[in-house]
Amino acid sequence: MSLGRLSSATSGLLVQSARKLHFSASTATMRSVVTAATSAAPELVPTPGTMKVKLALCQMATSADKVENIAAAKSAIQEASSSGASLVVLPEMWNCPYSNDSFPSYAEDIDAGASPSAAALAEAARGHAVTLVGGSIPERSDGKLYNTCLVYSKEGQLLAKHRKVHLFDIDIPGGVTFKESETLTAGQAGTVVDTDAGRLGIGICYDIRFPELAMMYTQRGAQLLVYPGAFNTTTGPAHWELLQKARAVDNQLFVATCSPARNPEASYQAWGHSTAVDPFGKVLATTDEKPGIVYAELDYAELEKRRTNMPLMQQKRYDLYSLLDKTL
Ligand SMILES: NC(=O)CCC(=O)C(=O)O
Repeated sequence: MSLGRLSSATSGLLVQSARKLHFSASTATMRSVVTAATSAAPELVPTPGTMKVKLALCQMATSADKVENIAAAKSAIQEASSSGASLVVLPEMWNCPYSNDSFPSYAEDIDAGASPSAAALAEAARGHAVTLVGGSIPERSDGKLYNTCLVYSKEGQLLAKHRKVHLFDIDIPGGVTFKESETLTAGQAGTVVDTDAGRLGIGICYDIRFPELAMMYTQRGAQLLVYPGAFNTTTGPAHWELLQKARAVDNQLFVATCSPARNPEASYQAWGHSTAVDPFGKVLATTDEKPGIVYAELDYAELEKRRTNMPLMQQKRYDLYSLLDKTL
C-alpha cells in the first residue's frame, strides 16, 4: 500500500491500523487468521480530513503516434489546470493504441528511468502544480509487460505505481473479444495513495468489475476510487455507468473513470463517457465518446454525511462474511 505523504500523526495512526489489517499469507498462520478475521469486523482505517477538490477527467484522443499522444496529454493537463482543476486524470493506455500488437512496442521501462511518458507526466504535474493520476501506459519491467498507472504529486514526485490487477480477458461472440494476458502480466498489489487531493484508491478499467478490490480500498480509508479505463461499445453501454454507481454506493465514496475518446479508425472502439459519481450514486458529470475534459467538484464531507445517514460500515455482518486483505 502506498501511503504517500502523510503528516506524521496521521501516518502513525495509519501504519498502526494497517498492521492490524495485515494478514500473513503463509500457510502456517493462515488458518487461525482466517478464523479470527471471519468473526470480527476489520478495523477501518479512518478517512483523512474533508476538503473540496476540483477534478478533471481528460478524455484524450489517442493515435498510433506516441510523440503526438505525449503532446496531447501535456496539453490536456495544462488546460485542466488553467480551468482550476487540482486533480487531473488521464485515460487507460493513453500513449498507444489499445491493442496487444501495440503494448510491446510502446512499452517503457519506468524503473530504469527510460520512460518519456513518465517523464512528461512528472514534468506536467510539477509545471502545473496538479495531483496527477497519469492514466496508464504499457510498462516493461524484468522482461514482463504491465498495464501501469503512475500517480504524481503537484511537486512532480512519483507517489504510487499501480499495475492492473485483473487482466481484461473476455470473449463475447459478436461483441468483443480481448485477451490482455497474451501480452501483459497482472499486478500483485492494490494501491491506496495519499495525495493533496485526498486518499485515492487506484484501479485500471477491468479492475472496476471486482467489488472486493474497491472494498479493500474502502477499508483502507479511500475517499475516491479512480479508474482510468477503456470500456468498449459492447460492454460500455451495458455496464460502464452501472459499475461506477455500484462501487460508489456499495462503498459510500466517490468514483471517477477516465476513458480515451473513441477513434473510429482504431481496432478497439473505446466507449468514452468519462464520468464522476458521488457517494449516493449520483452522476456528477459525464460526457459522450468525443475528446474533451469532464470537470466535477468533489466534496469529501459527503462521505461522512452519507455514512452517517446510512451506516452500512457499522451494519455489516462480519459474523457471516468478511473480506480478507492479503496485500498489505
Ligand atoms: N480495458 C479494459 O479493461 C476493458 C474492460 C471492459 O471493457 C469491460 O467490459 O470490463
